[in-house]
Amino acid sequence: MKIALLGYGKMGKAIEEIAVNRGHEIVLRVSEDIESYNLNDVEIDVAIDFSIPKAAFKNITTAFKQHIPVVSGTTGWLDDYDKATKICKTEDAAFIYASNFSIGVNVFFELNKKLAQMMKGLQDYSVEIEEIHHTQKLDAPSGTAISLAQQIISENPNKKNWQLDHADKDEIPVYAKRITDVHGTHTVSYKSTIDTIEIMHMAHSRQGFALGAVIAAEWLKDKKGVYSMKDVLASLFE
Ligand SMILES: NC(=O)C1=CN([C@@H]2O[C@H](COP(=O)(O)OP(=O)(O)OC[C@H]3O[C@@H](n4cnc5c(N)ncnc54)[C@H](OP(=O)(O)O)[C@@H]3O)[C@@H](O)[C@H]2O)C=CC1
Ligand SMILES: O=C(O)C1=N[C@H](C(=O)O)C[C@H](O)C1
Repeated sequence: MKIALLGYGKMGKAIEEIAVNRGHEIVLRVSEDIESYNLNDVEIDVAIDFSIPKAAFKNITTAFKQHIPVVSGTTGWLDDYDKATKICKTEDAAFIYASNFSIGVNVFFELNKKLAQMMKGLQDYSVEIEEIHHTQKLDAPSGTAISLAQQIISENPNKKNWQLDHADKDEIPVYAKRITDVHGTHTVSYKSTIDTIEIMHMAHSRQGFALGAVIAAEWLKDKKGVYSMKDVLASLFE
């Protein structure tokens, strides 16, 4: 598979290593405004975008306009997600966005939904989310923490929204900490005066995110339409 990397920072380099080990070829590395590159000059089977929040929408939709399937893991740009999916459909392209491509986190997401279903009637417990990441991270809270909060809100009619650092009774507080060299730790806690129930996922490296993104790209290559990581991992969750 011929891969264009839209974003060649920490994740772009981790994806390159795994993709090459799986027999793929990196044909383009984009590290600045995508308009400085001519996507027509190279044959591209799939583009993988791990860039920065303010560049993601342009990167993704520029690839759609060349009918190139796109896997995107960039966080902090989701206000434009619906616009991006519309362009994907109009251009007959293919798209997968995930706030977290790690298979472990996608298992953790399923656990989070199940726990939220079980806890929604237990009024003595309050729920909160904590995420910890390295100090270079541009966005807060993390995309993964937002996904966890949205999953709880979908299951629990008493929770309407999430808030960074504080919350009203019908909201979920999300606490974001920045510590050197932490790859990504997410904890969902339910606390009462009697006890605490916690689920936690800790990434030991960027390898899990990168492997998940390459698996998603292999899955998406010959498809059209908008998908999620749950579609890619469907057989795992049957
Ligand atoms: N979904 C998931 O599983 C995961 C998502 N992420 C997300 O992926 C994104 C990237 O993370 P990470 O690699 O750690 O960050 P980095 O900062 O290491 O990499 C981002 C790269 O994008 C480059 N860049 C700047 N402008 C553009 C542009 N217009 N087009 C393309 N690239 C550009 C930056 O260059 P320069 O430094 O010169 O500005 C930098 O090299 C973040 O949003 C992060 O939250 C991270 C891990 C997992
Ligand atoms: O910036 C990172 O590093 C990560 N970002 C993603 C997020 O915002 O959830 C995924 C992972 O936690 C690493």
